[in-house]
Amino acid sequence: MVDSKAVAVETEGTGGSPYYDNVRPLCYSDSDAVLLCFDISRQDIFDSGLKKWRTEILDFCPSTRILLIGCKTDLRTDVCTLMELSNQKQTPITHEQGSAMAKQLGAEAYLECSAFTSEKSIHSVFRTAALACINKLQPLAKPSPTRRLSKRLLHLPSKSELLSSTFKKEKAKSCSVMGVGSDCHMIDVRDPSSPPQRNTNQNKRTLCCPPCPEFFNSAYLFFQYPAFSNEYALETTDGRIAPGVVEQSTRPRSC
Ligand SMILES: Nc1nc2c(ncn2[C@@H]2O[C@H](COP(=O)(O)OP(=O)(O)OP(=O)(O)O)[C@@H](O)[C@H]2O)c(=O)[nH]1
Repeated sequence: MVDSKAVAVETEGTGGSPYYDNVRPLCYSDSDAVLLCFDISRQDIFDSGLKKWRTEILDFCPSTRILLIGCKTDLRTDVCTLMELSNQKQTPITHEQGSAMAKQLGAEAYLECSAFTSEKSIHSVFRTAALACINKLQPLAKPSPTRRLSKRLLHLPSKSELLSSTFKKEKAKSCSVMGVGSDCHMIDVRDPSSPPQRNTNQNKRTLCCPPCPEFFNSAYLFFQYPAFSNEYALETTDGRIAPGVVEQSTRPRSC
């Protein structure tokens, strides 16, 4: 049920490979909406692939609605993904970049989801697509700074979640904490129950040596006292910084 209406949603998944170029257009006919999905860790697809798909969609079903979907948002906090991206001097696509791209492509909505960590986010994609099909979708609006902030705060993990997070379990692996900036409070992931310390040193500082030097020198969480910030960063062994946002917990999987 969407907006008190029963909406039957029939989906067709298309293959992206050029091998299917002749077959894929068969899926476009009679479609009410196209979900243009990309992996938020793939800058290359984001930069060039999406425009290619838009061109194809416009060729075969010019009046259909397009919804842009940023997939695999769990990878924003996946240490290995961040390391790989950092090695290519990249970071995951942000929500703001996705929204801007949606406007550029003329999409009716920009949504993000993770099949791994949020079933609700997948439901939300299909619900929004259904709303678009019955013309009940609000046009894309640029979020005001206040809305952006409250959206961010909604995703903040609670202190107890953080304290019981895999960071604690993996503390032998991600052992160092650094803080940057005087407003930043930091918490030592080696002892998450310790009170946040105000960072008096404007420069980053490393508190201990890493036991996992092939991946990173340090992992640090920022806390804006009294609220928790959900930003964190990792420093690679050659000094590059991979920033990210904690949405769930962060586990240095390959260590
Ligand atoms: N981290 C993460 N991986 C995901 C997620 N969703 C899918 N994957 C992985 O991404 C890969 C592709 O997933 P599929 O469901 O096959 O995606 P698809 O669009 O059908 O891909 P094609 O078969 O290439 O058309 C698989 O290895 C999945 O396990 C997600 O939300 N997060």
